[in-house]
Amino acid sequence: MRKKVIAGNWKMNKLFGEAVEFVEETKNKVVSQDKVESVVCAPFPYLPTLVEKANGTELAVAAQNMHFEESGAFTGEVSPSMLADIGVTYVVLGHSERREMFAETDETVNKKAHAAFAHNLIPIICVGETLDQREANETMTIVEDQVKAALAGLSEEQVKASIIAYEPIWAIGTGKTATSEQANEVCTHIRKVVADAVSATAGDAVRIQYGGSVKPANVDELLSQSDIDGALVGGASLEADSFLQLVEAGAK
Ligand SMILES: O=C(CO)COP(=O)(O)O
Repeated sequence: MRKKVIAGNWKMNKLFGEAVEFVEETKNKVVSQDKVESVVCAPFPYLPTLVEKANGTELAVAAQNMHFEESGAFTGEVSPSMLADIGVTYVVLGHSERREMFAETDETVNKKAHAAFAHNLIPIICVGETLDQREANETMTIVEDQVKAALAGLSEEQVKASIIAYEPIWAIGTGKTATSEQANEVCTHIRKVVADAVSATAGDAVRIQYGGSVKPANVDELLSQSDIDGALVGGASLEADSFLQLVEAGAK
């Protein structure tokens, strides 16, 4: 059985005190990592403090992005070695907001995935279609291309350790959740793409999250689907209570 992963993506929200308060409030309440992985994806300036606060607990801390290079003249960027050095363990890659607003491409996402594994960071690789693409019946090919490009050149072991987040762009922050059937249909397709491109074992092992207006009221239904192994949650992850409810759902 694949272990579920509940990740709260705070995006560009919370001031420092609020971030610390959230971690203090949740770190001893999240369910054991044997049952579900609980992750908060926080803004860069808070990461060292949050990692320190969460140290020795069941809560993991992730970055929301990184550069693929080790170091150098990349003003404003953060490297994978910097994240690993301060104890970050997961990193979100290729979120649609970064693809749309910050020129992230399939190629950079792939470079970042390789860089993540070089530093023992677990990548949460985001894929998903726009509303226009869905209406044009292009969802499966768009997502397939994104998945294949992101995973290109990774070893079977690395693919097995990867997390893919299927986030239909039209469902992000809109209150419009994909139905659990719509979400599962795409997650099943992603698993098949991984199985065909890498191996049946990798397809079976890779964890696939759904993201897009997930909240305590709809999470059970989504997580009950055969190929959905967790959730990447924006808005509903900002409050400690709501995040804890999502984690509880992941442990059921
Ligand atoms: O983009 C998301 C998580 O990465 C989803 O955001 P919402 O849960 O706010 O729709």
